[in-house]
Amino acid sequence: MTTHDQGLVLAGIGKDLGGRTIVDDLDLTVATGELVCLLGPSGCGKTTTLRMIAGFLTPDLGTVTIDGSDVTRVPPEKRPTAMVFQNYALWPHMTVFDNVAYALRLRKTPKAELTERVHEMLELVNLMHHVKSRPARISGGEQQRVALARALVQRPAVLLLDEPLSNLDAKLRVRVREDIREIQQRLGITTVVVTHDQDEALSISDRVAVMNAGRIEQYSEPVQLYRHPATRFVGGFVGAMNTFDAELLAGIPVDRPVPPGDGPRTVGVRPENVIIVGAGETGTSATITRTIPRGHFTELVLEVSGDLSLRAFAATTAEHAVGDTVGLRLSSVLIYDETGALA
Ligand SMILES: Nc1ncnc2c1ncn2[C@@H]1O[C@H](COP(=O)(O)OP(=O)(O)OP(=O)(O)O)[C@@H](O)[C@H]1O
Repeated sequence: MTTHDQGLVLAGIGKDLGGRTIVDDLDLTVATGELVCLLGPSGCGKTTTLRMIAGFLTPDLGTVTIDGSDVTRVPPEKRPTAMVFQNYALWPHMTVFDNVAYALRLRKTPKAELTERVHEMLELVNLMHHVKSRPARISGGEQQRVALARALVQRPAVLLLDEPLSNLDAKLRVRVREDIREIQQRLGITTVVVTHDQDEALSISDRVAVMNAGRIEQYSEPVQLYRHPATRFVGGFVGAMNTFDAELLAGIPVDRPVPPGDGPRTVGVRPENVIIVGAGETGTSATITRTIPRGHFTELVLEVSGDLSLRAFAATTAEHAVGDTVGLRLSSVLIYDETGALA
């Protein structure tokens, strides 16, 4: 990758707050036009990182570079960034038009240009019919789109979104995230989204940076992240994962042997990779202790031994019942060493 297609570069940034290290020597490169999600549990430092990109916080260590310029000490209003906040932060007394026009007015944009740019953005987010409405009169999803238009009208080099969908109900969330992705791709705008929702991160990102305790544990494309989680933490955080002590594998057929080495090993296997076969077909049998209908599939809890119970996903047509005995084998198993890294 050459320097000029690196839209945003965080190099060794660190931040202490309240006497604790919140972001710890973090590196991240987001290519121009790429959408990257910062994904991680509550308190891992996602928002703090986003605020350092926006300039609301200054890193104690490291640099923030946008399109080749070091902006580490540039105040937010002078950075080529625009932020969409979790609560949208719209001005309730202003119309949709005036909310979107606000930053352009501050910059004394000529009236004709201002009107054209605001209308262009409201058309992009499909809200021209609400140009004169006040925020209280429009739905949460529409308010979100106003906030997006207000950020995009500034033509930022980097668009920042902090948990943009968390105030929407589940159905709307899926629709709005697809809208955001569509608009982002159409404009080709470099974008960083903070989320704790793995489903959201996997479905809209070019790459996902999984954060844990102020650091990035893995930075990968969604499919890679799901199939090859580099650490036990990532495997457990992104998607469902059975994890258990490797000693308990004894006798269960797997597609990959446990690599020899010192120290205890942990096995990770996704529920869809717990393959159910007829009783007695493999050396191992298990008893179904629960069946949980999940719509297009059924989740099964299988008791393999007193110390090992596994979750599996089975087709709804397979008609498993509690108390049934089945055979099983495991595929695509992941083996982690005692540090939590892939062995
Ligand atoms: N100004 C501050 N002073 C002291 N501690 C702070 C300050 N701001 C944030 N923190 C702490 O830093 C940690 C990380 O906060 P941050 O908001 O970056 O996390 P997050 O990953 O975005 O989590 P969430 O999803 O809960 O917002 C939290 O434990 C938080 O309490």
